[in-house]
Amino acid sequence: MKVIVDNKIPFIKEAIGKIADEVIYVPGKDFTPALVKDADALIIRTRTQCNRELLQGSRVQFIATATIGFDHIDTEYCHEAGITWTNAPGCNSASVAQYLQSTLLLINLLKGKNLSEMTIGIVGVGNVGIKVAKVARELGMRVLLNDLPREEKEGSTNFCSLQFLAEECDVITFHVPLYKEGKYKTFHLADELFFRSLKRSPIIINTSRGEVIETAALLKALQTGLISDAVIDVWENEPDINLTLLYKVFIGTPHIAGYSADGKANATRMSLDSLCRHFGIQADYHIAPPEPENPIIIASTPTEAYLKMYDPRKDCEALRAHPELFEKLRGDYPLRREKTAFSVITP
Ligand SMILES: NC(=O)c1ccc[n+]([C@@H]2O[C@H](COP(=O)([O-])OP(=O)(O)OC[C@H]3O[C@@H](n4cnc5c(N)ncnc54)[C@H](O)[C@@H]3O)[C@@H](O)[C@H]2O)c1
Ligand SMILES: O=C(O)[C@H](O)[C@H](O)COP(=O)(O)O
Repeated sequence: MKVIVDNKIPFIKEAIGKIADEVIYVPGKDFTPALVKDADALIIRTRTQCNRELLQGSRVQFIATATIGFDHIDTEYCHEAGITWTNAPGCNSASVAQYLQSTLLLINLLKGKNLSEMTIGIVGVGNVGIKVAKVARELGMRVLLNDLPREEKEGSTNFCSLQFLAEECDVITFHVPLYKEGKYKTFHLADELFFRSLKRSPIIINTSRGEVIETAALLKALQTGLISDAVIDVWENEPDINLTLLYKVFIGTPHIAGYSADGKANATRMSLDSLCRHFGIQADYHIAPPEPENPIIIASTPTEAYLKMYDPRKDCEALRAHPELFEKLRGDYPLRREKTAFSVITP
């Protein structure tokens, strides 16, 4: 079996050596029709557009994306061409929840906001949204949930309309997939109309996909005070992002909310498990993230402890210093671990 693998997928080399006969590593943006022509499988990230243009005439029968999002895969074409694809649901949800937790703590610390007097609206309550809701409740926030597909299936008891969130919330955070069309379209879900409907000048957080928020409308909302601030991890037109927005927001990071090593290891393991299942291969591999350099954290308060584990300001500083290195900052991301990797000691 021949597999082409995105060369920025970590912890994969040894394990895939036990599964495939031939493995070729290339940058995600360099997958070409000629390269994939005689491959049986691809293991990709969000940087490879898997569509007719890339795949037609190839031998590819299986694609695993080591991500939760799959808006870079033309699923209709894959269906038509008999290509099976998988993503990695939940792989990095704890990582995004860690990003949100540190962000909310910074809102408290640097903006002097009392979180227990604030209402947060969560748009998209799947793997990430559920964990973010738990974090926010633990911080004492009132939590409102918006999830159209879930509301349709489960009834409206636990869910609110986007309009209600717009009226009630001090923070609104987006955790929806990018759907460019259809009943649940999320492309430019937050547009000028949405921003004009906000009542409490909330802080907007986006770690979903850049295209879920209309950049021009967001900038205008920031300039006119319709929103009081923004935390942006995902951008329209990555890596050529809007620099005015980058320097205006409270925190701006290069699409790394899901980049804990724990999340990356989960994604790699899930992709290989799917590959083995598809080809009926049994292989023995173990994928785990490296230990943190300092697993013991000395901190006087939970806020200090959590920010020592992960502080998004560092990622923001790095991006602001070199926005032209957006992809490099992601590709060479430093080791970041989730809280299970640490023990906290109070001095
Ligand atoms: N920044 C990052 O590093 C990062 C990391 C992980 C995920 N993401 C993005 O976040 C998205 C969510 O991740 P997840 O793991 O929770 O995915 P998920 O599929 O588990 O959950 C998505 C939820 O959104 C809901 N939804 C769909 N359309 C909606 C709509 N129109 N309005 C309201 N809710 C809607 C779904 O019902 C589902 O419950 C991913 O699709 C991905 O694009 C980004
Ligand atoms: O969809 C996802 O899982 C996330 O957006 C993920 O963090 C993107 O990761 P990448 O494609 O850079 O590996």
